[in-house]
Amino acid sequence: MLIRLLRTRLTSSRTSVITLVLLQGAQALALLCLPALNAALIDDGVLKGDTRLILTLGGVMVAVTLAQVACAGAAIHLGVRVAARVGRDLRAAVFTRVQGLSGRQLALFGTASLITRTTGDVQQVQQFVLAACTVLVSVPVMCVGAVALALGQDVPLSGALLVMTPVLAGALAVVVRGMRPLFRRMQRRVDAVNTILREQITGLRVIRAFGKDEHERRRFAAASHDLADVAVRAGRLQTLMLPLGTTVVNVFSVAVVWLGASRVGGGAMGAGELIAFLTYLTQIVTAVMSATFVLMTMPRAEVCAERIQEVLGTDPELAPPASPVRTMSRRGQVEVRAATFAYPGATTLALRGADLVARPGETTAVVGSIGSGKSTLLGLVPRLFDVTEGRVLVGGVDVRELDPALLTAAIGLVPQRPYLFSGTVADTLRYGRPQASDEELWRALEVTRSLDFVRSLGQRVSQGGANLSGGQRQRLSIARALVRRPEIYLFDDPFSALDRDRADALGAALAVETEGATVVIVAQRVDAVRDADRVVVLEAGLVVGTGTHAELLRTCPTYQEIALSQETV
Ligand SMILES: Nc1ncnc2c1ncn2[C@@H]1O[C@H](COP(=O)(O)OP(=O)(O)OP(=O)(O)O)[C@@H](O)[C@H]1O
Repeated sequence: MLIRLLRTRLTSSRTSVITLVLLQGAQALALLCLPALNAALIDDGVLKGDTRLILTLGGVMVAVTLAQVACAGAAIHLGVRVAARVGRDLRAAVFTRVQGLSGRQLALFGTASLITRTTGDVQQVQQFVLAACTVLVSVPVMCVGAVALALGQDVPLSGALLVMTPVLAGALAVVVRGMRPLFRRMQRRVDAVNTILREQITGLRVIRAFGKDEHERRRFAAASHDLADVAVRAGRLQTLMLPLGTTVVNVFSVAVVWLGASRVGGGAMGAGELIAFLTYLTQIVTAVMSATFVLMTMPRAEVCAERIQEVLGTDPELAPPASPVRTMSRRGQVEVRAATFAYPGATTLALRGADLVARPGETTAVVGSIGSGKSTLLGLVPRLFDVTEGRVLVGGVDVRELDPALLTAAIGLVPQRPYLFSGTVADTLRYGRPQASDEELWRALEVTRSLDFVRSLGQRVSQGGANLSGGQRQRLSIARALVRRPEIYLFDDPFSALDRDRADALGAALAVETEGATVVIVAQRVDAVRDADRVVVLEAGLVVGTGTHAELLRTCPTYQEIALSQETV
């Protein structure tokens, strides 16, 4: 999975990767030249007293070393760039895919896990790429080259190297294999810690209010302990690698020196050749140990690559239209036709064949008891999710076929739980229309009666609107939709945090401001929808009445019941 992921991501850096391979190969070859030169310098220069040869070979060795250092330096520099680019591209790809996923798909992964996958997991893959770029090419060249050159020095003694290399590689491979499941568990536990942390920071007020500090501390400590536990087990295996490698190497070094010394004594090989031979052995060991460090990052990177690929391989449920329609025959009109919708995993339908028509210049209200499907009905219009059966049309076009950009541009949504992004008040208001003028912003603030608190706010909104009261958040969220000046306004219970008088005043001001546009508003109070052109009454996902306030009071028992319960009759 890791290799597959990297193959697709590395294609854009092909030239850099090829240059890197060449640089790595060159620096490995340069390193391999040195022992042979050193052997000739000792056997033919030092032992025979040939000063000229010593100076010449010494000079060549210095030049080769400089070339090797230059190649290694350039390779590292390039490796850092390639790894950073892979990290950047992966993050962008995951982010883009996450943005296209439906609410259900996001819930399946979990917010905390998606954040870990976009940051921590990508970081692990990036680290592996960096390590691989700086080591992996030179290691095979070094091993094969050193064994080949050692064979040239002394064939019988090379047998030791031929046996040692696979023994060393095999022993390390066994350890690496054992680490994989541990790292998989480790990433899952990182997710668990992040989930708890996120929940606790978001729900801090509730935790304090319910005196659950100790309970939450224990919950976090347990998750953290689980993570530490698996990290220790993975760490134990990791630490095994170094002593394992050194033991194998030391055993073979002793064997080589013992055998080599008797061959030098018997005149079968020169002292310089034995020294060269030992250098080859050291080079092989250094190469294998460097590879080991890369291999240590590999199991974790592999698990992370799998998790990243899981996100990238998830096809968005809300598929974009194959051939998007770019013209609307009935601008501003919203039609919901026999819409049925079930939340995945839910045992009951949230909507059962619901109908609604909303036209420009009219206000269509949606009322119903708690959980009757009002927000779900509204969510179908901007395609927060698609109907299970039936159709939703905006401007006379099925929303599944309409160009998503046109659909978004037509709609101004005020969600039931408004979310505001951090930034200045002006940034917040311009979120849906960056080119809005200052006058338009002031006007929206005036209409929503937000001027007073905005002045005392010091112009800044914290993440999620945390420095605002519920009512202030609602007002800014309405102002944000007004600044957008859409054809269709979708208000989901926009006054729930306001008292009756303020809600009525704001409702009247909004009616003026949204004149000519299509307005669909979910409301709790029946007297707030008195003036609506049409009221749609929902009960358990079913439309049980459509008409004006007066008509429904006469004909719709559910509406009568709601009205009675609010004592407005
Ligand atoms: N994400 C979800 N997953 C599963 N079921 C859901 C989800 N969201 C809502 N539901 C269920 O769908 C039904 C309709 O919910 P919806 O939010 O549309 O009701 P509502 O009329 O807007 O309620 P309220 O008046 O409380 O805002 C409810 O029974 C609710 O439990």
